[in-house]
Amino acid sequence: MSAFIEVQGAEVTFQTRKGPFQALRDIDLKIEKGEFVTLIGHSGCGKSTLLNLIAGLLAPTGGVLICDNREIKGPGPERGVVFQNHSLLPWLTCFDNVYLAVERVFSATEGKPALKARTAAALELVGMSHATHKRPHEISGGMKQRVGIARALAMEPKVLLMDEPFGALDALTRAKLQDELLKIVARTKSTVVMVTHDVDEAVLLSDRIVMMTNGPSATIGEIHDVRLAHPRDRVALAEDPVYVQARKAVIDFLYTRHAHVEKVAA
Ligand SMILES: Nc1ncnc2c1ncn2[C@@H]1O[C@H](COP(=O)(O)OP(=O)(O)OP(=O)(O)O)[C@@H](O)[C@H]1O
Repeated sequence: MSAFIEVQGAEVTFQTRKGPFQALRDIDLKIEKGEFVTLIGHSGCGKSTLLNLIAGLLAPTGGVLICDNREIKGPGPERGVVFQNHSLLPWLTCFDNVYLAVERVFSATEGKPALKARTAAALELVGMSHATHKRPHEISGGMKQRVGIARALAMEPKVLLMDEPFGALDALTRAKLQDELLKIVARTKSTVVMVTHDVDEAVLLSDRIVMMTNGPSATIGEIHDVRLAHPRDRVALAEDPVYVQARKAVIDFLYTRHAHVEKVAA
């Protein structure tokens, strides 16, 4: 049986003013339905590029990507995307930001009351019902990020693609949203692919951690299986030998075997 998402020999070469730049090469990855996979690697290695390929926002210059037995040829409602900097429309309320996405996916088959109910349920899921009528500038960064997640979830995507969704948040808000995300994913059984820089975030959330080598011509260096049962409790996990071992494996990969050497101008 084929995997839910399959990346087969993907390559990305950008045409730049200085000539071709190969960002990714030989990317082979299979993701099963319901899996939570994180992509980790040093800055500029190509994590977002790989996520954008799966999102269909970027076409590979070589290889093939498949989602649910169909070749990925562009963005699709079965793949919801959440970016680091929430991309809410500033002139719309939280409700209308989510409603717009819901309308796009379901208006052909459902009437207004059903669309409104979906929108309200998505805001409730992320604990944002209280901000229904507020505009983005009236709520905090963490709240905006929740609304962005609600908007993606409301479209009932089979796959949730997240590019450092908590990167811009303070540590406490981040921890809270990570815990909420775990609960939501347990309920919705979504397949998640998430880019992160944070080793603890990767170990806490993932079933598998995809570790990428440094660019240019980055590829997948290793994949670590996180053999920890769900639900996960961050406090109990801190001393769990499986957690400690997973953390060590990622740190060893990133900082010993694939340390990032900054190029300093002479
Ligand atoms: N449109 C583009 N044109 C040319 N080069 C690009 C383009 N997009 C990305 N790159 C280059 O491709 C490489 C990978 O970029 P990407 O943004 O995927 O890395 P990343 O791992 O997500 O980085 P970060 O962790 O800093 O966000 C980088 O060297 C980047 O400069």
